[in-house]
Amino acid sequence: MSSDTRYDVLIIGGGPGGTPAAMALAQAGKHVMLVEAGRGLGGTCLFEGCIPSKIFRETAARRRELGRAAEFGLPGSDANTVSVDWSVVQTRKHHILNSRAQGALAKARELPELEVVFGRARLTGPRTAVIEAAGERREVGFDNVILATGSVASRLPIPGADLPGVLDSRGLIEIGFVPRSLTLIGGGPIGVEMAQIFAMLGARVTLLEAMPRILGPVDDVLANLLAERLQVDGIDVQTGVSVEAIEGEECRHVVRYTRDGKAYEVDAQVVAIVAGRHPNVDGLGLETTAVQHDRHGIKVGETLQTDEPGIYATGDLVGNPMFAHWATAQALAVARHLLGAPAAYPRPEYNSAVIFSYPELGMAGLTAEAARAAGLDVTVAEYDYRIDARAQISGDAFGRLRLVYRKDDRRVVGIHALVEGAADLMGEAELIVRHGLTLEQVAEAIHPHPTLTEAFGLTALGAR
Ligand SMILES: Cc1cc2nc3c(=O)[nH]c(=O)nc-3n(C[C@H](O)[C@H](O)[C@H](O)COP(=O)(O)OP(=O)(O)OC[C@H]3O[C@@H](n4cnc5c(N)ncnc54)[C@H](O)[C@@H]3O)c2cc1C
Ligand SMILES: NC(=O)c1ccc[n+]([C@@H]2O[C@H](COP(=O)([O-])OP(=O)(O)OC[C@H]3O[C@@H](n4cnc5c(N)ncnc54)[C@H](O)[C@@H]3O)[C@@H](O)[C@H]2O)c1
Repeated sequence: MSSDTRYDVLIIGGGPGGTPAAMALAQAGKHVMLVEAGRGLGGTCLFEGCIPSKIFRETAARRRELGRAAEFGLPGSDANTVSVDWSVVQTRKHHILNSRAQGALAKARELPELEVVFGRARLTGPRTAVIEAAGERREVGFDNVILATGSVASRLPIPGADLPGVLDSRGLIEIGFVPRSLTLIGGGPIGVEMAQIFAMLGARVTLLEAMPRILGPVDDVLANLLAERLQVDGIDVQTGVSVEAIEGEECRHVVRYTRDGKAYEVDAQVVAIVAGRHPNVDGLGLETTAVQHDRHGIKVGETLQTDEPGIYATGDLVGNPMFAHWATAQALAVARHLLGAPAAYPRPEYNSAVIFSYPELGMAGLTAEAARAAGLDVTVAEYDYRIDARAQISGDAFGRLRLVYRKDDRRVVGIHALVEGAADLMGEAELIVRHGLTLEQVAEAIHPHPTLTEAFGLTALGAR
């Protein structure tokens, strides 16, 4: 194989789990090929996940704020009179997505050792792959490969799930109008975020969740508080349901479900199934290698190497947790490992994440439940944002902060915050948990007034 078809590292997938590894490796002088099958670098996160959903949320939250203007001494607006020009929202989304994708590509192209190919890659053995790009077929060889092909929305095995008008999250991101009514099947992060976005935009929304509560692995107190908030905001949240069938046509769908043996139905203009995602292994050619996988993801060891030496996997393809920052942390760790440098692999016990609900729900480290399951003797210190100066000023005095700490040495092992603005608290929260700070150390830190971060100090100070 000639040097122009031989690479130190092949990376399949240009999302958060692939591109950062390609950049880091090429920057360090490795000869790298990055193959991306979609319309640009950025993956699900950029084109149909994190970024577009938060662009929608921005419009929804601003509409909500306009409706509350009178509370702030600015009479004359009412959310119901603020119409939504959805084409402007979609155009704004396209501009942001395109500019981010172009920015990423321009940065990649500055690296002479990095070749970016827009096409589809398939392994043909442990050290070879074919790339189909622009009608051409290329065979390449490599020393190592990073698989980062992400995840795809899971369908449900129920009648009607494949009806043409039944959407998944990608369909919601591409939707050309604000539906009058929307039924979401699945009360995970996607279901909750989309429910609130479309409710704030004026839709009548029903959220159907199979489990006894929404947002399964999240702090239970905060998840329940958020569920109450959803109900107060007019979203019909139904938990513990079994969805039996979807019927209907383009603009009217009926979802039939049961709970406790009783049958119910709900109708809506649009139905979306947002009931989880599974690893995207189809067509990757894994059968030509020793790589093992199941429905949860590709099997990897501590260094994210698969059962086939030289083949690594990162991001959603490896399974839960599925977050963009987690995928990137894994990508950078594998890159460092391949460069022979010490690698910090992300660890669940101090992962941070934010659900962009309203208010935002941020988490870092372990819930009390998870800490106890891991054998830690923990307790929780709480703070109610109703008494918080910053939250009162911004008109969002609702929510709770929960610090989970060990009883023996008072080290904080988890921080969970439900408050509008929580997203921007989670960097500090992650540092506190990662470095095992004690309540006393958190209390000592001087937090500026009036800000939402003060709650960290006040809660730590007040803990028994
Ligand atoms: C609606 C929604 C909202 C979300 N919001 C957030 C959020 O706010 N914060 C957050 O942290 N996470 C969020 N996520 C999750 C986040 O998008 C994923 O965790 C993240 O994108 C995973 O990165 P990845 O690189 O593993 O996979 P992806 O981003 O899925 O990238 C995989 C890439 O591989 C490419 N590919 C697939 N097969 C091939 C092939 N054979 N050859 C070449 N290329 C291929 C795909 O085109 C894709 O671009 C959200 C997800 C969704 C669906
Ligand atoms: N802000 C963020 O970071 C963010 C936002 C969106 C998505 N994501 C990530 O994307 C991934 C996918 O999100 P998701 O919300 O689709 O998945 P999820 O797996 O987190 O949640 C799916 C929910 O659907 C429910 N469900 C499953 N089958 C059902 C059925 N038949 N009927 C009713 N409910 C059913 C599950 O019990 C669960 O609560 C997650 O791993 C998440 O971490 C992250």
